Amino acid sequence: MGENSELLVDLKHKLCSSIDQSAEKLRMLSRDIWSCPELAYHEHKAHDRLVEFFTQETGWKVDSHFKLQTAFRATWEPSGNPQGHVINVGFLCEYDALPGIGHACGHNLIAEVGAAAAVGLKDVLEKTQNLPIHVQVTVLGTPAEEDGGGKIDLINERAFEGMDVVFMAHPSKEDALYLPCVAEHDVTIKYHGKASHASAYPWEGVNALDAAVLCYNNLSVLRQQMKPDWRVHGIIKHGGVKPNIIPAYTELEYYLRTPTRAELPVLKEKAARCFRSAAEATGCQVKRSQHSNDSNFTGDRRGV
Ligand SMILES: NCCCC[C@H](NC(=O)CCN)C(=O)O
Repeated sequence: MGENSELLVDLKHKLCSSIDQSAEKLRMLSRDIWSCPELAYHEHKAHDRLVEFFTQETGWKVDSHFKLQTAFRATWEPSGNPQGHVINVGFLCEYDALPGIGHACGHNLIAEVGAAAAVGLKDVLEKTQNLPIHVQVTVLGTPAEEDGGGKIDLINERAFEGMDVVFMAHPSKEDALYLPCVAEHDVTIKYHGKASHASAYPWEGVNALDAAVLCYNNLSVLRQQMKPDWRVHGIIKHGGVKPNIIPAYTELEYYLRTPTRAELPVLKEKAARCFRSAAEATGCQVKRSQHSNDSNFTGDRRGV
């Protein structure tokens, strides 16, 4: 083993034992976030709790509400006046939850792991003399993973600028180097028809629920012609008001997914035909809107 490899192994051991010493306060951090689930872009309590956590740790400069209302940044810089390039190592904390089922995806744990890695690394860097490199540690609290796209917003706001490498970890039921996630296009499809009494004057109505059902079925049929690693999954968000009123309005929300963003336009076009033909068949008007930027979830397959 080379000199640097031995040093790395030694630093890793020290880092792990430093994290172990903080285990209880990290557990409390995670538990507090878990017990108060908040939706994307509304993670105010989680934001405040994480800001409090880093403020109570020594040596961190904390920027609350960093670029986004529920984002934050905590930075630690090596003391002295290091010469040459200082490597800026980033860790991400996520902390939004899912509607209805809370922290089912475990983002409280992502926050805990990001905080743990950051305080552990800072601790060993601080205690180790004569390291061959200089390292700065940055923690970014990145809201809105479950909906919208907080990291995309932060990239657009240049929040990642200056960071050389960024790590995050996601809990899973299996040990894996990356999540089986794929790129994504969010789309809302709205059908506008015409209400009418469903038994007295059904012929006067234009049935937006029929359009939604046809849309759903068109997409289901499309699946047979999709590549095996493409995904189309959705829900009917509004299906009408009452059985005796021909639904004048329905709304579906779909995620269209391919392994990377490069293939998304092909799938989007195929799906668009499904949306339009349902409108054509029923005489409804169709409108679609995207509610976040297309995102890539490619992960780093090397697990670096
Ligand atoms: N724009 C909606 C984002 C959905 C992101 C979601 N992410 C995960 O499930 C990973 C674990 N949190 C998804 O990929 O469906």
